[in-house]
Amino acid sequence: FPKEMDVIPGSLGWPVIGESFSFISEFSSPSGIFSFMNKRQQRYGKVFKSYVLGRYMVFTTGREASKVLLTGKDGMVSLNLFTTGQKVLGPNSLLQQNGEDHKRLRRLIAEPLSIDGLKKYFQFINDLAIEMFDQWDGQKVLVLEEASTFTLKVIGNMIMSLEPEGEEQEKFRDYFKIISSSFASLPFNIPGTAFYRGMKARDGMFEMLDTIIARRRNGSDMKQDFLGSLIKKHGKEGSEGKDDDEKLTDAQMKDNILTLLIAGHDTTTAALTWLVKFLGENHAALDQLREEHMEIRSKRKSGSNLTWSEVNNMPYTAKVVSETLRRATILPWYSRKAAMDFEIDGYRIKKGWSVNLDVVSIHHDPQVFADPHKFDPSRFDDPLRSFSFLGFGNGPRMCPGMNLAKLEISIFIHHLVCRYKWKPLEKDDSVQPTLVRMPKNKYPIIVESL
Ligand code: HEM
Repeated sequence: FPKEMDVIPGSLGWPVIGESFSFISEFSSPSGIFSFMNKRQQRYGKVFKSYVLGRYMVFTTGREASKVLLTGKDGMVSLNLFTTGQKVLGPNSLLQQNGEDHKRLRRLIAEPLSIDGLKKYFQFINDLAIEMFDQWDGQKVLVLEEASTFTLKVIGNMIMSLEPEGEEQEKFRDYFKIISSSFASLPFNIPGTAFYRGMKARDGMFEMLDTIIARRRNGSDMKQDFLGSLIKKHGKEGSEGKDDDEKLTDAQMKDNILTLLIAGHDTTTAALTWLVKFLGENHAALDQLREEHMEIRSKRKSGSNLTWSEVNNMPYTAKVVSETLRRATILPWYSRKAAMDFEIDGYRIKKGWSVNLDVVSIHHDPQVFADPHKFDPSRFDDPLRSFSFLGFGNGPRMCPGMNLAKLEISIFIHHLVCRYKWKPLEKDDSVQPTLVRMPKNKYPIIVESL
């Protein structure tokens, strides 16, 4: 134990394993990491230490701590990925950059994900949603599987114009699934392990990207997608030496495409699945939501379809999305590594320590969210104080994919509530023991036309 940690309250647990067992078992309980945090917060206060999964960690919570950790001045903290995550995403990933390098890379990557940048993908996403929901009529479906296929097709198309069906899509999906399940595995790179398979699949995915990039470069396949816009920037190389700032190497492009896939897929899939679950359990919210969408539909000329301007004007839907992210807290804690000494809630944090923000407690603070376990979108009627809601984070690392996620979710909701009612097939509130919180049973439902 680092000597300076002595003053921080908390327990180390058992030798070697520390508190890993209770951490893992409570992590996958229905209340998730909340019970692990809450017990210790009761005993030690807002800031406590632990030894979990081979790491000394400091946990903290509250609006003040989140302000310090998420927006702390440049270079104070860096993102804290597990070793496997670092290797799988690669050294050029946005998640591994800090300070100025991070800012520059983020600017290049976030631009195509702005609201304006997303407009050109609207039609594809809408058509894909309609096609998916056409298959749902009278069926039993696993919401999580459907949502996963949907979000992966969206991002594959957005990034590199992948067709939603066919050999390339399948190859892409297979590689992605293996990479994704290796992301939080143990870092043993020997044949037979999830990590080894993940690194092999990363090579495979990069070969696929190399082929697509080469096709674009020789001009045989010009497309207006994310990759296209990066290649155009990259293409500036050698043009009078200007615009150095706008250049990305192939390695940077590939690591960051993978980063967007990993950061965007499970999160959006989980959000869609929780949304269907919460709506099914809260009929008043579902009725109000359906009213908003039926009204949008009734104002439309018959035969025409959802439009870009309609999807950007769904006020109640926006609140339902926020409330879903609050209740589910898909990423239950945000992890940072201290890049220098600093103070938090009166405790000295030393350079190199892992400092973790417990977001579940922030999202269930009864002072801010009365009756916090209730699903109630009207909580978002009035603006909240900053740092009380962190569904997409805050500060320089706030989610750059948030507009895409909201767009996908709003289109999905529109078609779902206009066409169908549904019932869960199982009563089971367990969650998967993965980094991103999702219902363990993939949420099976039976669907019926309205
Ligand atoms: C509902 C879906 C989503 C949720 C709830 C979500 C949530 C978050 C949160 C909370 C963070 C900040 C984490 C931290 O501060 O440690 C984050 C970062 C990030 N998200 Fe999302 N996200 C979603 C969808 C997406 C999508 C669709 C993409 C990409 C297309 C994406 C890409 C990223 C990236 C690259 C980062 C890292 C940003 C940085 O370090 O600068 N996310 N997301």
